[in-house]
Amino acid sequence: MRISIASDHAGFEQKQALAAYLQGEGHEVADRGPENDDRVDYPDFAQLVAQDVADGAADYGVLVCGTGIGMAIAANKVHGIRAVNVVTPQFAELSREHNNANVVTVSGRFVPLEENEAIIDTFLSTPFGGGRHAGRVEKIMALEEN
Ligand SMILES: O=C(CO)[C@H](O)[C@H](O)[C@H](O)COP(=O)(O)O
Repeated sequence: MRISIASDHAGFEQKQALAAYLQGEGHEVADRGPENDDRVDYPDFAQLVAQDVADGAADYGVLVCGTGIGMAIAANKVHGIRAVNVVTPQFAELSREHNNANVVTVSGRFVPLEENEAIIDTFLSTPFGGGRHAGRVEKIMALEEN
């Protein structure tokens, strides 16, 4: 899969590790920065990854900040994005199966790397369930048109 990944300073260390991990799993990874752990503003990097997904340049986005919360809020401002802040593999699975999420945001400060690897693996390997969920996701996306 084509994965666009970024972080802020708080997520930098895990972003580096997660990008290498995903590459090792055979994914095509676009690292959208930052290049070091100097203090930056997470909306700038959320926008880069969300735009990659919205444009179709990436299949999915991965964003890492201190909590993952700010990244999700920012990414969801981009048209076509359904970003979820996830702290367990089960929620990663449900965010794909029920919500057809296309960006996952994780915490670099409060969730260990191994858990975030499991979260992202689950996110990337779970298909959208469709069925009764399809109309609900369509209604979410219709909110963007209002
Ligand atoms: O989600 C976040 C903000 O809502 C992130 O945790 C940021 O990484 C965090 O705000 C950065 O905080 P800092 O005090 O500037 O390191």
